[in-house]
Amino acid sequence: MTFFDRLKAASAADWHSYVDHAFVRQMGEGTLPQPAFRHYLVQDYLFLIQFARAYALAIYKSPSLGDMRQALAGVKAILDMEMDLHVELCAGWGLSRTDLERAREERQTMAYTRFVLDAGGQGDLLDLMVALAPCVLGYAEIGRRLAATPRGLDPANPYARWVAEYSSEGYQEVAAGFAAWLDRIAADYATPARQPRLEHLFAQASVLEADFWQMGLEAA
Ligand SMILES: Cc1ncc(C[n+]2csc(CCO)c2C)c(N)n1
Repeated sequence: MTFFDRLKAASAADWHSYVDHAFVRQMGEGTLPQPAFRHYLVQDYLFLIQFARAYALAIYKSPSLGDMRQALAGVKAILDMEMDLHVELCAGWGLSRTDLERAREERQTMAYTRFVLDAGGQGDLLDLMVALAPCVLGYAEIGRRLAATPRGLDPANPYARWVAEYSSEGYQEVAAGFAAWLDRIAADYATPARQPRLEHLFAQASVLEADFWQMGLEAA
């Protein structure tokens, strides 16, 4: 069992409400109302800016040069790949860079990103990685699952591009790399005394992910 599997098992209900949220299911079926997705996309762009800062904190918190390089690769993946996808998707949905830059952060966006930054600020690399894990690994799980549904990758599904991105080999490899890195850090730093706090961080981040989807749904 990987450390990630252990965290998921400990917060099964919260994890499920995140990865199997109605927003996710409706993306897979292609029935998600467009305003919900547009609202999500704009907020997710703002989310990624703060999330990149949180990931950058992992460089600072790294105990070794190898960890620093791993964290740096994650920061680059967000700034150079993930954010480009957003600008491309936004353009496809009629949202310009100006629309993105003018948007105000919603409370859910603030809550989630500041939570991760604070978990990392207070704790060590393991605390930070556990708070980042639902984001990095949850989207890989969602992408894989939606890609296996009948309409997930159907060109007629308006959200197929999103599903394709997170189910892609490239992204699945990024996620597997993160899970393996988390395993190594946990092997060195996780102790039975720390486990409840780590499980709590993971569960909270999963709840904040579910709230993020809900914010999108409520905008429609
Ligand atoms: C709310 C929210 N949660 C997770 C992701 C996914 N995500 C964020 S950064 C990143 C790259 C990590 O290497 C990935 C996959 C998102 N976009 N928005």
